[in-house]
Amino acid sequence: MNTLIETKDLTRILREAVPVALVRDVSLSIGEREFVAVTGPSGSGKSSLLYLLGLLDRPTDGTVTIRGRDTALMDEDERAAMRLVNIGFVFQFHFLLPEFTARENVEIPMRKLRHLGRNEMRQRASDLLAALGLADHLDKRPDQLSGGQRQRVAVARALANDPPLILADEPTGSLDSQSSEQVFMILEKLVREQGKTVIAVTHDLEMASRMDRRLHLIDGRLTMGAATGDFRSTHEP
Ligand SMILES: Nc1ncnc2c1ncn2[C@@H]1O[C@H](COP(=O)(O)OP(=O)(O)OP(=O)(O)O)[C@@H](O)[C@H]1O
Repeated sequence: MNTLIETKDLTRILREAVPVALVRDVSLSIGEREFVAVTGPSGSGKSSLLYLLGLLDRPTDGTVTIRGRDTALMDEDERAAMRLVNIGFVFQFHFLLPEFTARENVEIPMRKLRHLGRNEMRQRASDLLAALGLADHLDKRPDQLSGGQRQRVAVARALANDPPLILADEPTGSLDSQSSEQVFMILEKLVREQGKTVIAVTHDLEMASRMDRRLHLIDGRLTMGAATGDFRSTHEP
């Protein structure tokens, strides 16, 4: 399996009066086509780790390497370009822009990349939304959609530039069980059918057990799951 993202001794310390270690010495390697859960108690550093993997935050120490490129040496513009091409984000709360329609929200990352013409962007956004069952909702604004529909728009937006990696922070955390299952199945299909890698923070252990692999954090440290195959979530006590 080809490695997509890896970290070495990744550490993030907040320099407060009393320093707070959000993430400590995390070394891991995640391949293409992996469906990975990040679990751990509240405050264990799950979101902090995801932000570091997504280049939304810089480590105090250690490295994040994406597709063989060490991101520590990059300036902010290079990191932003790396994100735009390689990573799609889905958060617990959708963060869609309220004044834009579903289709326009999905077009925004494409506009930033500037590799498609106007009509192509429209078409691609429509196709992505249609594939997620939202063909009848293209021109609706977020407040005209249900929570599950909004989260599916957020998934379409994450896929806008066809990145190999999707990072999701409790993507089903604010949804009812039916919408939650629907969004989970969408993420699973992205891995199985489109070859994406999905790394998702979840509190839901039943959901985590259905994923390929589980990274478990306690106090910012990885307690299992550092390498592919070294821990399968079904073996968790
Ligand atoms: N900017 C900050 N200032 C101070 N403390 C912070 C900051 N960001 C995070 N923390 C603390 O760092 C720890 C790790 O936070 P993080 O959000 O990564 O945990 P988490 O596992 O995702 O938690 P949850 O499951 O509750 O979302 C927590 O104790 C949190 O309170």
